[in-house]
Amino acid sequence: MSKKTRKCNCDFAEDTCKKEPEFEQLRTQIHDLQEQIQQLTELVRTDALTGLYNHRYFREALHREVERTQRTGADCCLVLIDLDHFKLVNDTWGHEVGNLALKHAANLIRFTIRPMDLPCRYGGEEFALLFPSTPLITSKQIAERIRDILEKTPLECENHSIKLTASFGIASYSANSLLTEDQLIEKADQQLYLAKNQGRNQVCAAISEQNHYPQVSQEEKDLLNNLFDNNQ
Ligand SMILES: Nc1nc2c(ncn2[C@@H]2O[C@H](COP(=O)(O)OP(=O)(O)OP(=O)(O)O)[C@@H](O)[C@H]2O)c(=O)[nH]1
Repeated sequence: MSKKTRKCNCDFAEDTCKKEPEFEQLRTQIHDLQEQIQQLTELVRTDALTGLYNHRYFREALHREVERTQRTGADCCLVLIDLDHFKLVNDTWGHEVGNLALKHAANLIRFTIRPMDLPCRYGGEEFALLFPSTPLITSKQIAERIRDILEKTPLECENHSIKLTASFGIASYSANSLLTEDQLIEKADQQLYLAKNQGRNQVCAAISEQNHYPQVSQEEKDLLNNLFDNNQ
């Protein structure tokens, strides 16, 4: 190895350099630490039961997607999913089977969406999906596909077929939206509530605000939001 590319600056060849074993050990330690950091990062953002992103990561990802929409102008969508009558599954089959049902639903969701989408466990028997750069109409189609697959793919457990359905609420966010992140969640939640009230096992979506407001700057939005808060 030439002096230019060798790892140690001493005058010995690499095979006779006394420091080389120390460097090798250090390199191994650094590699192990990098792997541990990677594993911990995965653990911190993952829901232990379902393997989906957890609620904490969902909030981070939502913030990122809202900022990306502001920057690129491409709409993103938030889908909230709540399994129907899930208490009945727990009460009938027990909590462990309830957990299997949650994993089953999470897997079906994960394998139905696109790699760019972000599937999260929002909490309990509720999931949140973030669809980056996706208009409302496409989000509705994907949600409808998940709803259909869930309904048609019961959990096979202990010689029983346990049918699962879910209700969906969707809200879209566009660059000229006045919504805060919390208001976007609330909007999707209202649609979810509507889907439950209308009989469950269905997808409801909020009409996009896109054409309801003129283009406004971030400062104008903050001002309007402050005025709105002060008038509450
Ligand atoms: N097995 C299991 N059950 C959970 C978990 N988290 C929440 N649940 C259960 O999910 C059920 C939610 O029940 P409810 O909020 O009454 O709603 P629901 O029965 O799904 O009815 P609707 O949402 O109105 O269709 C409760 O029985 C919770 O105990 C979990 O991690 N594992």
